[in-house]
Amino acid sequence: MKIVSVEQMRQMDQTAISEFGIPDQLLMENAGLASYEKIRDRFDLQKDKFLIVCGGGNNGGDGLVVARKLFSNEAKVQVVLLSNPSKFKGSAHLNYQIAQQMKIPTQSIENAQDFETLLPAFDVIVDAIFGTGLDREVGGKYRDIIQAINRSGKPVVSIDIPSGINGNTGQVMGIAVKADMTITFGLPKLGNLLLPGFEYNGQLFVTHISFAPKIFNNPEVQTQTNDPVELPERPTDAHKGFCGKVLFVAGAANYLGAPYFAAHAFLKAGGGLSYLATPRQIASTIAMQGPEIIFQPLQATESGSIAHENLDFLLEFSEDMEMVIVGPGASLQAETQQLIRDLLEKSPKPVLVDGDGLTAVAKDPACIKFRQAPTILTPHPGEMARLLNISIGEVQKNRVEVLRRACKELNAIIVLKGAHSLIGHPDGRVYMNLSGNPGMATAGSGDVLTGTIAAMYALLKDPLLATRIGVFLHGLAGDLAAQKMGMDGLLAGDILQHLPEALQHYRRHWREMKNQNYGKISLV
Ligand SMILES: NC(=O)C1=CN([C@@H]2O[C@H](COP(=O)(O)OP(=O)(O)OC[C@H]3O[C@@H](n4cnc5c(N)ncnc54)[C@H](O)[C@@H]3O)[C@@H](O)[C@H]2O)[C@@H](O)CC1
Ligand SMILES: Nc1ncnc2c1ncn2[C@@H]1O[C@H](COP(=O)(O)OP(=O)(O)O)[C@@H](O)[C@H]1O
Ligand SMILES: [K+]
Repeated sequence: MKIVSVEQMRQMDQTAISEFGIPDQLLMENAGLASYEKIRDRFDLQKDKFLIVCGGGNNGGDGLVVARKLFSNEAKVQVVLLSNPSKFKGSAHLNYQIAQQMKIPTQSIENAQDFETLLPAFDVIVDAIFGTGLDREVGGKYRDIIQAINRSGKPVVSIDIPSGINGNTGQVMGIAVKADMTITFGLPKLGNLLLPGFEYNGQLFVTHISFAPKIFNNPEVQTQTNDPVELPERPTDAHKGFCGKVLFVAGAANYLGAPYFAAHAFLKAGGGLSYLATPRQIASTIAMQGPEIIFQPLQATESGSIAHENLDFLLEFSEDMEMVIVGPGASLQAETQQLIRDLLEKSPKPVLVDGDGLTAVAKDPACIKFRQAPTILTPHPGEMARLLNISIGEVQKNRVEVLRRACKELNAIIVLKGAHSLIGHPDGRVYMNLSGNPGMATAGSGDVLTGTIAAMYALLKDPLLATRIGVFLHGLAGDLAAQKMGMDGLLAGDILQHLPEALQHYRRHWREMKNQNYGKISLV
């Protein structure tokens, strides 16, 4: 499913109006009707009392439609207006007039105390305060009212987006409504799906409000959910060479976990031959954990990291490989960092750079910018900040745009890790992954992802698709592990152990997972 910015949503509304002649009023009516239907399905119209809290924009207008539908179905409703009704424009104004003429109980609220006095008499709150028009921090009485809503403990239904969440970034603009259910219109906004906004939706529903498919499938919208696709079968006569040969250049004296997790995850995700080039001194220790890995012991620096003199050997050895994975646990030793840059620059093979490899790239990005073969980078927000020389806060505040910029500047497919990881391509496409859980924020989890992407590359031979499906599978393995053992204390090894089951589950259920947006967005 496509995911839109606030500006794109406005444009789509305009297209629906100008190209298809759907009047503005009809769009608002559809929005209100879809919201009403979800409310009707969830609550008891005969018993429950509904408080509809309306702001002064079109989001408030949607709220007035909901109020009218509830009222005309004989539910008990009270509208509260937080802004002077003379400010309503267009369809919102029309719906205000209708509500007045129908004598729907309506009250203007001047301060939060009056609101708090009203609250106890109601069972359900409909939040139509701000939608995509939120353009500044929430303060004053709005802040106090949102706080009162959140404190009330009553079920809350948000219209379009929980009020206070920025539609483009998912950031909380000071305070935001914590909803139990959100009905969003046209398509999900970035703010509905980016964290922390996503958490504020409760259950998220999308209604196309009678947009033509041409509008909501618009190819110009370059952000979408990371949907699973069908994987090719393993042929009956598959041999280990068929399932891919990759080389991991990883590890240092005090980093034994990262190379193991990455090289072993490749095998656990269905890869054929996993070669690990690592300092001689640690190879046998890692081999005890992962005897299926094939070792290429390397000369080490004094501190036990990979020495620069291995460069020619690594280039030669990788000639026969489908992909070279550089960086997990490689250390920040200066000589090793230079080796990584030289290897990346000179290797004609597809490469995946992770961990300490990303630090090497950050120091001199020219080593990847002009590569002809595909480059995949898998930074977490801290590594992304280093790559672009900005702060982590700047990365997190605008993950999608920061990722887009990084992909273009670095000429690479990039995974910006973290909850709802994003996968970006230099051509501007961005995919948002919906699998995974916070239990996966654990040491070594990223190394397992690296190996999983490499295995998908061996299977799919397409760097973008491999990255997307690798991220999806890694999240799925984490979710399957968490289902069994919970999220606390989940370890990278648990994610690793669940990769085969994740693949099996994926092969059986990819279509349902796609159609149901991994259970995170329901179409109504
Ligand atoms: N044709 C359309 O554009 C449609 C829009 N729809 C609804 O319209 C909404 C967008 O409407 P609007 O653009 O009117 O914007 P909103 O209704 O989201 O809010 C804008 C109003 O809130 C005020 N405001 C913004 N930030 C504030 C803050 N921090 N403190 C106090 N006041 C603040 C603005 O001054 C303005 O009066 C969508 O979210 C959706 O609910 C739907 O009716 C479907 C069709
Ligand atoms: N809250 C979360 N929800 C879903 N996935 C997460 C969350 N936090 C972390 N992850 C995933 O776990 C992995 C952590 O990787 P990383 O930060 O590189 O850890 P490490 O370097 O220790 O391996 C990434 O794939 C990331 O997307
Ligand atoms: K809202």
